[in-house]
Amino acid sequence: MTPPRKRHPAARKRPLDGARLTAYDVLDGVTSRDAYANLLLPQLLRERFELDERDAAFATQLAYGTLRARGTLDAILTTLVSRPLADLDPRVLDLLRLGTHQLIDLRVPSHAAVDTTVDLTRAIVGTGASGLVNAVLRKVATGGDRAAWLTTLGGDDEQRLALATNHPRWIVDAWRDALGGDEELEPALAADDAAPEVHLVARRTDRAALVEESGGEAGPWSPYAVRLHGGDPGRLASVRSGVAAVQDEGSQLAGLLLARAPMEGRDEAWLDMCAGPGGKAGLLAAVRPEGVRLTAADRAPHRAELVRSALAGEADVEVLAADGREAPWAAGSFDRVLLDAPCTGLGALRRRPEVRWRRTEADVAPLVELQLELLAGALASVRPGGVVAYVTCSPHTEETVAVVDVAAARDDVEVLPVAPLFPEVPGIARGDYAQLWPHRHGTDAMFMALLRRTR
Ligand SMILES: C[S@@+](CC[C@H](N)C(=O)[O-])C[C@H]1O[C@@H](n2cnc3c(N)ncnc32)[C@H](O)[C@@H]1O
Repeated sequence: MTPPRKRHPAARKRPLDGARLTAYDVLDGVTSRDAYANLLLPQLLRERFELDERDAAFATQLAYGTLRARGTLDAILTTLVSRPLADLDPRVLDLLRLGTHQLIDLRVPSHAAVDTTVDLTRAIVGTGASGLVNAVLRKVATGGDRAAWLTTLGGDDEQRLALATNHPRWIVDAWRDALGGDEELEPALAADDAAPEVHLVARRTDRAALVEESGGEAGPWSPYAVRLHGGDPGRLASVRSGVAAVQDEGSQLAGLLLARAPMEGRDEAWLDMCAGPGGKAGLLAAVRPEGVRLTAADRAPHRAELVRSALAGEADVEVLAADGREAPWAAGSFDRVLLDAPCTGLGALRRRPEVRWRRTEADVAPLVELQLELLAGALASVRPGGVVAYVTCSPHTEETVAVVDVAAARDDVEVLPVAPLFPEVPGIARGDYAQLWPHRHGTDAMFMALLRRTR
């Protein structure tokens, strides 16, 4: 039986543009309920049968593009709306952003961008608001495309770069600092703003077979990676059965770091201390030598459940809901410990378009405190001679180099250089630590460090 067609309540009176309405609903979910666009959008696309493939692609482009460009869109709107934007009805502000994005970034004819947004406003907010939206969007159209608007907005070089690449200024500063200067800053931020390819990891299947099945190509760095140029990975039999999974190639290298670390003596107990949802644990389970027992922990019980599903079918694994700072296991129990620490996620912004505007500089300090405590917990969990891999999906110096430097200063800890363990990957050394970059490696900006407990 065909399932009943669901229509948006606002579309009942007269037909609205389905792609634009869906994009608006994503913006509204992000604004009003702190939703994650990468979860909400696929859910809406599954529910709305009336959208064909082209509509779905347009809805995705509109929603993600508008979320990423929020800083630039708001800078433009601030010059055209007489009130502070924060005083507008949040629905009206999202509609203005949606219309402005189409006018400055997409080749949507002005009348189509304006008229469809005015229609949406009338249906969602009411006729009163549609006059304002109409007037403001006409002025946006008169101002030209993004390049013209950036000239109009002016500002210093830093401001121009932030607006051109859709990043808040504090993130531009953090990336410059991590890159060690301005030389690669613009390409790095541009790559961070581009829609990423989907990467697969061949966990319990042959990579060549996964290349064949998916139509993708072998990733350049991880021997388990396949890069897709399109298509829905959820449709692949290998992904559905769990022998393969979606995982950024940089995350794969971070997992492989633990496995590749040189080791003397016993090597039979591995710990993934912050394992949820289980991406790296899944890879570690697949690449560990025979006889190694993998323990995977996460503080959040629901995240530990996700790890359990990721490890379903694997023998010799244990999943715990446990806080790495108050570990239930005995000190020195493990030979290798992966600490994939909770972080700002500034290196994975390309996958989560709204996160760059949700995060603030004030988030960094409490995370650093947690990272320092977790790293101390990881070092307590490893035996003398054992190794700890410290990993973040952020290049921010405070959460990376600065955290590891504190541990490295201890007299029972030595730093093991990471780059020599990945001779096939150029340009990753960040001192003795390593840093991946989207513009250099086509991966998320993962940070990796390796420490050994000497006694
Ligand atoms: C970056 S994510 C880990 C991603 C995971 N390694 C993967 O590859 O799928 C960080 C995880 O740390 C967990 N976490 C945060 N604080 C923790 C703590 N004190 N002890 C253990 N886990 C914690 C979070 O719940 C989150 O799942």
